[in-house]
Amino acid sequence: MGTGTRGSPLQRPNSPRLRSRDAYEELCQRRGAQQSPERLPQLSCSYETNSSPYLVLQPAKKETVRLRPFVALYHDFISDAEAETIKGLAGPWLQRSVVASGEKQQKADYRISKSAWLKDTADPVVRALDRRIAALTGLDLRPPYAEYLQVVNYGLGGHYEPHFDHATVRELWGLGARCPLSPVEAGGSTAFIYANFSVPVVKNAALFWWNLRRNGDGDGDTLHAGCPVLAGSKWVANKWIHEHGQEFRRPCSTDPRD
Ligand SMILES: O=C(O)CCC(=O)C(=O)O
Ligand SMILES: [Fe+2]
Repeated sequence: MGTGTRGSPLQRPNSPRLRSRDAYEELCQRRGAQQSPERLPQLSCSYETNSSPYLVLQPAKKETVRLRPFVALYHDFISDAEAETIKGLAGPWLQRSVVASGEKQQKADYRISKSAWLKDTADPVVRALDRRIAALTGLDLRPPYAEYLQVVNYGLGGHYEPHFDHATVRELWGLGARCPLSPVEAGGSTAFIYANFSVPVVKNAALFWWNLRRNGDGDGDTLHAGCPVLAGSKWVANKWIHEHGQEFRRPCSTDPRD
């Protein structure tokens, strides 16, 4: 057999980033949503209007997945037609995804996908999504408060290993909204490593969480990953909203743990 790769066992990548690899792999192999038994009574489903006239006629279908860190799934957040439009708009612009590295952006083995940015002026559907997210969160999404919509396509084996969405310095990203635009046949969950749960891809639902605590610090419990896609292809749209300048829309709390 010699020294060739044939017959040699699969090697785990050897990188200092992978301290959380055991948990990541285990979480990615879990099937379906996982309940946290001690919190079960506090987890609920509800129709949300968030005092927004925009949501009165069609309230959001909110499923609270975890309280700490706060993670919620909004079901039927986007329609099939809207998802197809967004995929169509992004398609021609997809490029290998990059990660922030200091001031620069670079490709990384720990993030394998293609992505494209869509401005809200690209199409009324993108604008409508922005309006919906603004209504749900109560936050301002107009420039410079939010990033453009990032459309991401993961092929077979595509993944995003454990990371934080907020920068480690105080240039802050608030909320992550992840909206799968198509079903994935297997794999592709979003895994919360320290919080010890994963959320399977739910077509047309939006996964929301706050990356920052109410006092503006990065929430260390939000370390998360996009699990490898095992069959099919995964499309998501990401929206990151900056918290800086919106302190009065999401004020701090009297509970220092919030
Ligand atoms: O695709 C996912 O489930 C997670 C992606 C992610 O965390 C990101 O794009 O920052
Ligand atoms: Fe992320």
